[in-house]
Amino acid sequence: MERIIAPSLLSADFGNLNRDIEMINRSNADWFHCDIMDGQFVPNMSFGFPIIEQVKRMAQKPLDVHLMIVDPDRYLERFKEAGADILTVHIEACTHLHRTLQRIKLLGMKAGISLNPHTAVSLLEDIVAEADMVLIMSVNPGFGGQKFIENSYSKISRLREMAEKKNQNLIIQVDGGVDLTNAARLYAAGANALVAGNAVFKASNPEEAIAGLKNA
Ligand SMILES: O=C(CO)[C@H](O)[C@H](O)COP(=O)(O)O
Repeated sequence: MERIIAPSLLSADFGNLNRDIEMINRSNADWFHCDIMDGQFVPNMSFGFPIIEQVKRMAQKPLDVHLMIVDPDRYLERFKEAGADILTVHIEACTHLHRTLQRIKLLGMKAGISLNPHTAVSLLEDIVAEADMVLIMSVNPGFGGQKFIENSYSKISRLREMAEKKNQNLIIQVDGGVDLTNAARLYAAGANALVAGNAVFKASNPEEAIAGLKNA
């Protein structure tokens, strides 16, 4: 499957955002990963629509928007207007996940489901066919720069097995503590999309770091 690298703007330098966006445009990254946090679903707040709109104006690649917010149904249209191309909601935040995915797709975006580290992959059995992507959180969401949770490898393998039967085009994305030390093993487990914040933006050469993750 095609490998997708999505640098997480949470670790970008917001004082030099245009510079960091241009770096991603030049690099062989595939998507811009935008983390939206509301201070309720996760114990942190990040950024909102004005930043997404600014990224959209400059970005030459799709915007992959990860909603870490309660009741995401309230904002699906608004994220589409702001420029999201892929919209991911948390299984733990949705009462009617099937309906939410349908609405995201009707709005013309790819629909993703994210799982917190404690959430079992088996809960996806009856919904995985409706998703374009599943995002396995390999840290507890809320902050960049955390340590990768080892149990994530087995979750990815189990999900890839499920996808072989139910949704062969499923993109399996991993987010949290992803770097050059674990990227190859993540691909081997069945992931094909990696999100990386610190491993890209804190690297001495971010473009090289992106290439390294892609070819790990
Ligand atoms: O969703 C996130 C945090 O909730 C971030 O995308 C993720 O943590 C990326 O940061 P790093 O690669 O530094 O761990």
